[in-house]
Amino acid sequence: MSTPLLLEVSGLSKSFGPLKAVNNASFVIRQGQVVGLIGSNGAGKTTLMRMLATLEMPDSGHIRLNGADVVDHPELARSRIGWMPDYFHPYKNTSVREYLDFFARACGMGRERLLDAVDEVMDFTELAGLQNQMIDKLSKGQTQRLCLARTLISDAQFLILDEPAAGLDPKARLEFKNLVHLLKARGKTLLISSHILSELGEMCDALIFMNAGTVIHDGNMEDLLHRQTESGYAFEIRTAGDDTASLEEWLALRRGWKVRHVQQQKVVAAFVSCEPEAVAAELRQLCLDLPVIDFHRSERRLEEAFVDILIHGSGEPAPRQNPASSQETPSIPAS
Ligand SMILES: Nc1ncnc2c1ncn2[C@@H]1O[C@H](COP(=O)(O)OP(=O)(O)OP(=O)(O)O)[C@@H](O)[C@H]1O
Repeated sequence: MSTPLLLEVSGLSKSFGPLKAVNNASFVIRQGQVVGLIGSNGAGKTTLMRMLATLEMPDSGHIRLNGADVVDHPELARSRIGWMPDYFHPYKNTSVREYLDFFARACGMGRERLLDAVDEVMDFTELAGLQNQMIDKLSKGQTQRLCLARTLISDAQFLILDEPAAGLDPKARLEFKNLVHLLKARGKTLLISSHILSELGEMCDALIFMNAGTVIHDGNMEDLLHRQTESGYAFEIRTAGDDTASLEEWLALRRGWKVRHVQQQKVVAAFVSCEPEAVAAELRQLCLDLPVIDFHRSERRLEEAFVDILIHGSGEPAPRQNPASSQETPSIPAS
């Protein structure tokens, strides 16, 4: 039995003047999932997230959280959503504890619960040692942890984090990734945006790709990485010996093979067909002709998957959203 749905988005659109910032977006998020929202700058991620967080009114479409319409019941939705925006305005003369205390009161918490909640989120985000520090003196990583702490204070089940890892150094990114894993272990559902594919790939169970306002793909990571493409299955192949010359020559002479790249003693090559018999026959012949010591299906890198979907579409039988406009030049997120 599959996990219950938490969020259902259907036909969601939002324009600013003539610009369609979000165009007929549809997708679902299941309870306990960590979902990445990927797209280049200006793809519409923030606008989509702001609509989910009840901060922006959709022009059309529906958002249902636990079955309740978010536009019709914004108060209910807000009590279930933790929102972390992609900007932070530090207040002057305010300490970490005062800042979190303020947001806990804004959530309507009574005094006793408030003290516990503030201590708890400071412990979780490792800010307890900085509780008396002025917030305009925090480092970027500490500031992001404070924003996350603020988002967690109401103990909402659904967390929407807009570019939470932007500007963090590698150590702070790793710490942030660990926090995401811990939140998932606590049963939270997360939607996290980024324009950096590799960043989200490590944290997410599923990815939603956006381009020019349109959701062009949503699906789980496994499917995305193994999805068969028009160029067939890709394999990583190693042969005994110091170089890959014989293997490259074999691949060049056989019909249907295309070398994608060569790395030290390994060649990644795609065979044109995904037909099991044909693939098996090729691999048998390869092993007969050359001293193969290893071959296995290559995981598609996320960047490849993203570009492939931009060019060929998601490959799903009946897209639940409008396909990306064919006139638009696809832009590729930086990795
Ligand atoms: N309030 C607004 N008024 C007018 N245009 C807007 C407004 N908010 C967003 N836009 C435009 O809508 C488009 C989508 O913006 P949005 O911020 O949602 O993209 P994004 O994917 O979050 O980009 P980024 O990664 O740069 O944050 C952009 O062209 C942006 O300029």
